Amino acid sequence: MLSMKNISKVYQTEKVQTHALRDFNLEVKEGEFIAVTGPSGSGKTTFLNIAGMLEPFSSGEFMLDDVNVGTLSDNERADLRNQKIGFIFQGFNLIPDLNLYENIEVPLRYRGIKAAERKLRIEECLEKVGLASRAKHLPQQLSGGQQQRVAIARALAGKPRFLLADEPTGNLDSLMARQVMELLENINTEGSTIIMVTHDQELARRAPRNIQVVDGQLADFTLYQNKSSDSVSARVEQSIAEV
Ligand SMILES: Nc1ncnc2c1ncn2[C@@H]1O[C@H](COP(=O)(O)OP(=O)(O)OP(=O)(O)O)[C@@H](O)[C@H]1O
Repeated sequence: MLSMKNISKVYQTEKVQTHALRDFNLEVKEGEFIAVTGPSGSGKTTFLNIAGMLEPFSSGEFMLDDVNVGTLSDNERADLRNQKIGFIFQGFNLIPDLNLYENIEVPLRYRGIKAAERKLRIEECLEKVGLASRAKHLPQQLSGGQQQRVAIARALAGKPRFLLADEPTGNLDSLMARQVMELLENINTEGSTIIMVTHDQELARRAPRNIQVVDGQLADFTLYQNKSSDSVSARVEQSIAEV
């Protein structure tokens, strides 16, 4: 359902050419929960941004549910992104002057969803992330973990097939990080496909599948990981230590 074949991404600045991804290949199946790890600067965010159609790729083939993304116009790509993708960022990206309800409502308005449907979705999503009683609060009145849960509710309200998360727990202490991870696991169990970039090895190990990006490519030892498989975890750790 998400397939990348030989995807490359070159950033060209005045003097420097950076190959952020080179011949990157990945197949993601419906309902997977994938943790993406790898050294700083290895191309994880670039991969996620291309998967979410936030930025173009330089060459290769990217198929999303039988749509060849490389052939789409800017508007078609934006439509597909709105239909299928939800984003969660490390910095939450909430609008400080809007309350939680309004924060979740903004992208729904943008998508032309009618008021009654918006209300239903917002209430349902706030309930799901355990913040139904806080709808009128401003983001600054919440803890970091709660703000991230609002950001997750905002992403969920769009009913995305794919939830893409870039360091969703990067600004959180370990307890809040675990709570956010549990929420993502529940959302995955309900059917959303999740791809999460993280530096947190403990959280990565909880995901059913781990992949590692090294020098813009999937590392050879990228594995299908079973939660109970300690030997696989040990190999991943060893590989990371060697990078
Ligand atoms: N807009 C840009 N212009 C030029 N180079 C860029 C740009 N964005 C990323 N890069 C370069 O592409 C490479 C991959 O960056 P990317 O942000 O994808 O890495 P990352 O694995 O997410 O890193 P980190 O873990 O530190 O966030 C890096 O060398 C980076 O400097």
